[in-house]
Amino acid sequence: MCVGCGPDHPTGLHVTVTAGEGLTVSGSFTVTDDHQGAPGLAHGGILSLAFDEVLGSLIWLIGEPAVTGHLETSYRRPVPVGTTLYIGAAIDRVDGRKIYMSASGRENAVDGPVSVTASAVFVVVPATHFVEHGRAVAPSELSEAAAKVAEVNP
Ligand SMILES: CCCCCCCCCC(=O)SCCNC(=O)CCNC(=O)[C@H](O)C(C)(C)COP(=O)(O)OP(=O)(O)OC[C@H]1O[C@@H](n2cnc3c(N)ncnc32)[C@H](O)[C@@H]1OP(=O)(O)O
Repeated sequence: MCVGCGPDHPTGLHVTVTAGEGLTVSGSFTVTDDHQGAPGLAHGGILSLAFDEVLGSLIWLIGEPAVTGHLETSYRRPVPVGTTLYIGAAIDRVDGRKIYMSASGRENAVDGPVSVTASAVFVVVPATHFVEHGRAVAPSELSEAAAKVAEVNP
């Protein structure tokens, strides 16, 4: 039920992500009427969510839980409803518990015009972070997350 990537979420973004070379991922997200802000255009906060999701996927490559500490988004072109954004993201450097990342989103093709760019700092946390701070979760939710790590790092 993740609002970013959950396939069963009724109005979520349904972001899909694929691991790339080195510490990179590529993702895509199609803007629907559920994601509209101004008439006919994607809501900027929704676009930030898409970037948070794709950037957050980078943590599966290093196998340590981390959460978004800082996320900065630059909106360079309006994104019409119906657009598919192709988002490329990379880990730029790691400094202690801080993971510095960047990403850019292109309109309707991997080499399309750049619509949005983002940079982020994720902070590594202990696995207990989610149990201590979240609502009580079913064991199946945790095992699904663990299975995702195994899928990326078999
Ligand atoms: C099962 C896994 C699933 C993963 C799914 C990913 C989903 C997508 C990503 C998200 O949306 S996560 C949800 C949104 N983010 C949050 O809810 C985070 C809320 N904030 C916190 O929990 C804490 O503030 C945080 C863990 C980020 C930091 O608290 P700590 O007390 O652990 O950090 P500490 O103060 O010890 O600082 C450690 C280092 O991180 C740095 N830091 C802390 N907060 C920061 C921040 N906000 N921005 C940048 N850097 C930060 C801090 O300066 C320091 O750097 P140095 O080591 O160089 O001194």
